[in-house]
Amino acid sequence: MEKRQYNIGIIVGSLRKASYCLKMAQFIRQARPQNLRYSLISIEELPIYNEDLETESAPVAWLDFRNAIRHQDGILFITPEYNRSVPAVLKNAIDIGSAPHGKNVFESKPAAIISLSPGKMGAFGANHHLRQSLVFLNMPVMQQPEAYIGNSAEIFGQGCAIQVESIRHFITQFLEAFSAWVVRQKKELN
Ligand SMILES: Cc1cc2nc3c(=O)[nH]c(=O)nc-3n(C[C@H](O)[C@H](O)[C@H](O)COP(=O)(O)O)c2cc1C
Repeated sequence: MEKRQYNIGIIVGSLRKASYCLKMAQFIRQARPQNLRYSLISIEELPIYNEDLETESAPVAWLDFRNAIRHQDGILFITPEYNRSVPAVLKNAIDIGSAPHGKNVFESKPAAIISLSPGKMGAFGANHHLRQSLVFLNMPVMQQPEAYIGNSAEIFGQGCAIQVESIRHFITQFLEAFSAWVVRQKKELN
């Protein structure tokens, strides 16, 4: 039985108050296995990335975000799809964390992706465009199981409870696989 606890930052690719991705993040925060401690990392206040601002007085929100990522053992991305790709707010957060050159705070952190859509395709396009960026960030991303959650408007009941049993079961299995993935990656790094 793995005793060590790992800190996992959740980055949600939506700023909407009633976001289904945010509901999924809230569900996961209270889920098992408990060897992963999940916390939400806000991307709401991040000014749009501009290399000209990459000076000693870079925006405080960028520095805070980079620090928050540095303190995580792994990252769970939960994202919707905008025009078959990654929402701009999420791409902006990735760009900020990856810069300046040589100081990528995402480097080597184990990651996983859950994508959600009210449509049937489960934001497959966003999920895979995000994977493309994570290759460049050198993040080991869990490959299986893949999580493309469709019909997101119908799966949540009160608050963040997942009322569809098959999805609740799937997410539980996904989180167990992610826990094993994080433990394995951290052992390889040490
Ligand atoms: C600009 C824009 C583009 C969108 N493009 C897509 C899309 O390509 N595929 C899709 O499944 N849903 C698309 N949607 C619908 C979103 O998936 C839907 O609004 C979703 O609920 C947003 O995620 P959230 O609930 O976490 O905020 C789009 C929505 C917006 C506002």
